Amino acid sequence: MRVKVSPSQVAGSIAIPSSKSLAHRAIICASLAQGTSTISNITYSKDIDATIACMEALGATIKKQETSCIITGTNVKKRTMPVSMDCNESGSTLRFLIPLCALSNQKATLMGHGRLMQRPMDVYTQIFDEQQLTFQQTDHIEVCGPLRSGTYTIRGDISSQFITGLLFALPLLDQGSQIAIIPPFESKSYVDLTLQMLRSFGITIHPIDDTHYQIPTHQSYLAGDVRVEGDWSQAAFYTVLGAIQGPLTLKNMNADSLQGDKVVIEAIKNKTWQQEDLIIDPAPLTGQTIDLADCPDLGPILCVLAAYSQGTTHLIHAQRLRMKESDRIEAMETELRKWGVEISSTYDTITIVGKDTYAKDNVVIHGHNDHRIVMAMTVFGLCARSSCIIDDAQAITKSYPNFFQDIQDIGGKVEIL
Ligand SMILES: O=C(O)C1=C[C@@H](OP(=O)(O)O)[C@@H](O)[C@H](O)C1
Ligand SMILES: C=C(OP(=O)(O)O)C(=O)O
Repeated sequence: MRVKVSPSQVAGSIAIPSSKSLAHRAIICASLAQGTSTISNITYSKDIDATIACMEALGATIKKQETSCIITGTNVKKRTMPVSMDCNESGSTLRFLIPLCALSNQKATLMGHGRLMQRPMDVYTQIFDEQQLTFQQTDHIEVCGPLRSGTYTIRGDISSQFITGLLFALPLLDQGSQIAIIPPFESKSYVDLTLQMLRSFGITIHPIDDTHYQIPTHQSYLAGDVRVEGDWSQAAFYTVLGAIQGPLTLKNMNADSLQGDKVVIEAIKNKTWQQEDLIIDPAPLTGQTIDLADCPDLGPILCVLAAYSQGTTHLIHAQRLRMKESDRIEAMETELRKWGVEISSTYDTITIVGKDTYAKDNVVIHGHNDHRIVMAMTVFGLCARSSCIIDDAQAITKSYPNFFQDIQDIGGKVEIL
């Protein structure tokens, strides 16, 4: 898909899609519960569809409705047949489900597409190695359990998704376990989301301190009804767009959310809450230092904020951006330079010297098969003084299939070519 993005004055309100991270977790917990749960306010996307399909492959019954799912769970420990499932390009799906697949001694084959199989797996390869369990990775992954309880010591700076994956599976074992995180513990807020969702389904985890979790034994997931709150990672695109040239109203947001990406509102000046609506007004933007350790998915759109801010912005602790759907540091450097943005990077940092306006003829942006790069570069293009083309734009379907429609609805000039 190619789109033409033209300078636009946006205004109005947007119903922000619901949280992808929380929806993955709710679907997985409900699929592990005895009985039937309803998960409402789901925004479907390729990633969420992958998790649904995988949980069905593991034995859950899932009825998809327009914005909700009715889920009857299954006992994954009692799986007696090999299973094969496709995680598409979703890192969350793959890393969350490997430990659950390994609760049984039957083989599970997990397939992936795009860059998924190149993203780090070391934490799991090491655990399976130590427990002398099968973990074979080629263009797909094969695992075989049964995973055992114990103390899991895990590096905290590769991906929090390994910790979440273990937290789903370990409560189902016959003996208690502990997880010890080797600092720095990055993306910790995502683990907090996991604990919050586990609690909603009757599972108890005891955080001992900031880097240790104790997991009681013999637990069962209890069916429940959960409504998924708005997605702060997606709201970030509109927060930045509104701050550069709003006003915009972001509807259905939880001001008390545990989502780490909520910090995006700290990076801009003019914001007001009216109950669950957040109103963003434009205000002069200045360079700042922002730590991405706990909010890596904000990286691309914060590069856009920095490009339109006077002075220098430093994004620090950014290395994990290199291990996503694309190398997001390299991708943003390449694409922003096409517009003439002054940007440089080290392995772990990004530095941008911003200015008010950008105009250039014949800019063709490449989306790097990465939804967050496409969405960030769309916001950049809407705020520029000349049009651009974005190719590979279908990548948005990974998390937000309605993105261009929603942008058009607030006056954004986006033409599908
Ligand atoms: O647990 C989650 O829902 C996620 C954790 C983060 O990954 P890392 O922990 O690998 O940084 C984030 O980037 C990803 O989009 C979603
Ligand atoms: C990195 C992302 O997701 P995942 O890790 O689940 O593929 C993302 O949504 O930006």
